Amino acid sequence: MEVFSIDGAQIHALDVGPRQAQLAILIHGWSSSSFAMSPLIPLLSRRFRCIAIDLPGYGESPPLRERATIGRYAQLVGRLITGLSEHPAVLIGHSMGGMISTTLALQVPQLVDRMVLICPTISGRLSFWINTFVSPITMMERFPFFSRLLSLLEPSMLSVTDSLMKPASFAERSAISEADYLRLRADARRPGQGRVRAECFVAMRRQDLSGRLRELETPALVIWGAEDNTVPLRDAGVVADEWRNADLRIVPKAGHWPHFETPEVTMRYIASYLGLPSLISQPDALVQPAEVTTQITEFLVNSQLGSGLSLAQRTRLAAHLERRRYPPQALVDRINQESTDLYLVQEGTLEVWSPPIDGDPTSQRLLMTVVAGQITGEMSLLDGGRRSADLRAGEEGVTLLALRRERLRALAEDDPALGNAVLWNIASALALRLRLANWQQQGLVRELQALKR
Ligand SMILES: Nc1ncnc2c1ncn2[C@@H]1O[C@@H]2COP(=O)(O)O[C@H]2[C@H]1O
Repeated sequence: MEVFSIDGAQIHALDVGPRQAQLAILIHGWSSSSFAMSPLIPLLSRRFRCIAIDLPGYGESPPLRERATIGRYAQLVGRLITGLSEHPAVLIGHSMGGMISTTLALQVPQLVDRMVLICPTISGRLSFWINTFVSPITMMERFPFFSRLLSLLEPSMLSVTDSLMKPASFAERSAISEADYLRLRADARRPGQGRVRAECFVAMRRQDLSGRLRELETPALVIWGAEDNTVPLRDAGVVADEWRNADLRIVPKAGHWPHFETPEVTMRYIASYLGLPSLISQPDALVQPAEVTTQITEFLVNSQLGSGLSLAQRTRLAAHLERRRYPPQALVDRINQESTDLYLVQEGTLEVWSPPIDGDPTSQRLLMTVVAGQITGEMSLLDGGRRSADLRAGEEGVTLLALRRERLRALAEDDPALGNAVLWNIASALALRLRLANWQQQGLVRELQALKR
């Protein structure tokens, strides 16, 4: 483990992934440790330098001298980011870690590029279950005498704590492994955490974020277990209601730990949101630098492909577009070629040339010059067939953003609203092209009639 010294606090953290890559800070929740974020690291470290921290007072990190508050934790995360990078980071927060992430995005938005929040505490009011059974014990733990007494009683009470905590934490048909469950339980009951647990319990309530999410510009993917009995879905309602740029996902058969209980679907959502390969074994997966994705996100606003999409949707789509550059007059795709990518012109022009008649290349006609913001290649993307025309770079060359057919299909499956919006945009472009073709045909008919006369 690495140790980062920030403002007198010693933060122990796992540090995994390419050193020069964009930072992803992984922040665990209440009564937990960096272990809680470990299932996400193999996937995220493909593209990010992942720093999974132990918050002060948890895991290996010593407690703060002063009282723990959500604002103080957020400040430390902010200092960690500025100390390591000049660029904004991606924050991945679970439970209370989600509240810390959101607080930082409110305090210093320029430090936070995007967020993935898993069952985040928003209002700070936990479930009836937690308030009834866990809160009184937590409050007593503030006092060293009770804390010691509870640790002495704990081993003989494991079956009681299990029967209280399991329904609060996990779905009835949860698929969490026994080993992971035992590790999470050990973290939750780690000795010496009494004071920080009690402080954080109060801190979460004080940090009530409901009513404040409207101010947030930062896009986020918010994943919630449908059976979360720790942070109730009431808080998911606040996210849906107030946070324009949040993409909310409710995962069935998961409670408060979707990344352990339903890892496949959880990873898939995260991968598609952050533009990562959903299957780690996929060798041809696209992993492009974050700055490129940000640039493309902006470009999409005024394009046929991205028109009308929200910032969150554009961010998500941008991560799937591959940038390709062609010199002047270069052949991009030949007629009848097996290629099913859709092209969005980012810079320069792309020419569409009609098929040659009887193999005579001089009979080819320029059908259309596709300019920046316009798409082409949608026919093969939609029907899976071969190219219907030659595609050639214009006089100044062309920069294309390519969207692969399989990627659009996977994206539409993962995010039907986005898939729907993108397909509408493609269909509109196709309709416009057909209108233009009809108009051109009318002109030709008129010319023919004039010639006949
Ligand atoms: N008559 C046309 N006018 C404008 N664009 C066309 C015309 N015919 C084909 N195209 C475009 O050229 C592309 C070549 O690849 P696709 O067949 O995938 O999709 C095709 C359309 O996007």
